[in-house]
Amino acid sequence: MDLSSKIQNVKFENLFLNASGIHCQTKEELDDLMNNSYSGGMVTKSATSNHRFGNPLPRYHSLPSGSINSMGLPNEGFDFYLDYVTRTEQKKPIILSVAGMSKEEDLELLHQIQDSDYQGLTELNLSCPNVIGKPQMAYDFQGSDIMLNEIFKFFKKPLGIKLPPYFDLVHFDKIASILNQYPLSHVNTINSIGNGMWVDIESEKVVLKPKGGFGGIGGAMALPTALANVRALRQRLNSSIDIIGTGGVTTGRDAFAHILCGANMVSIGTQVYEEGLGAFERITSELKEIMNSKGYHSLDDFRGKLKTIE
Ligand SMILES: C=Cc1c(C(=O)O)[nH]c(=O)[nH]c1=O
Repeated sequence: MDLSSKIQNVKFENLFLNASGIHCQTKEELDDLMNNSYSGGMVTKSATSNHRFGNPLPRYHSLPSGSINSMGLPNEGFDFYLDYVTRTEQKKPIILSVAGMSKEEDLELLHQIQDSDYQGLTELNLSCPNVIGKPQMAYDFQGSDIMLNEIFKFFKKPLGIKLPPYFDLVHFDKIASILNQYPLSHVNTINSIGNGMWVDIESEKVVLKPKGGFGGIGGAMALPTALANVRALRQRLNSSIDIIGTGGVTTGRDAFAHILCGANMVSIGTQVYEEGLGAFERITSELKEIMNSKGYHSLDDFRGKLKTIE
């Protein structure tokens, strides 16, 4: 049974990654991921230039079938993550995630990566929904196009983009037509579903302190939106652009569905946070069982082969 996959020419022993933000902020967390034998790769917490505490607590809340978060981009600062990805013995590929607080900061961070010794995959997060006053750039189609144009004038290393969910077929068309103009290594879709709300009935109160309780929705309830975004972008993006499917994966069946929709790799967020890194082993064995029962030996046997009803 072969669960290996690739992003461009970077080979992963298996298709699973942590979702950026989950178990990947500190050295201890990153080392845990590096030493976990059931995830094929790992993604760092999105880095800003400087260390950030993030939003006030409570800023994460478990929901009956998912999670809501308004972390506010807490991270150790870019230099820490660049040092980690360039100096740590790489038992598995790492994706360095960056999310500047402004377009200028995004460009500055990418210049630093371009000028560094780092030769791995980079992911620009254009979809953080929780930094107060910072819009999700990927909802600004013209702004994203202008920014990508500026980036690819100087950035020559593999670069992917973390996207928010889109909810309109015309928006899938628009973002894909923009992304297809650039030599992207991959897109990672979806980020959490921005600015959801959860209400505690007993206290008649929201459950998060930041932003009056608005936060990104993840976990099982995000699966239908995640699958739709993977499928729609796979149908529209150049085949040269790989896809990391993120959102709603709690079982091997969910991972199987992401691959059917066209994902090359699958990242897991809420479920890893709630269950621990053991979720990677459980979901891997569940996926193997499904593939075995269907006579599939590799992900290529069924990737992107979702059937429609004729
Ligand atoms: C990078 C910030 C993000 C955060 C955050 O740090 O609040 N939460 C998310 O669900 N997605 C993000 O992209």
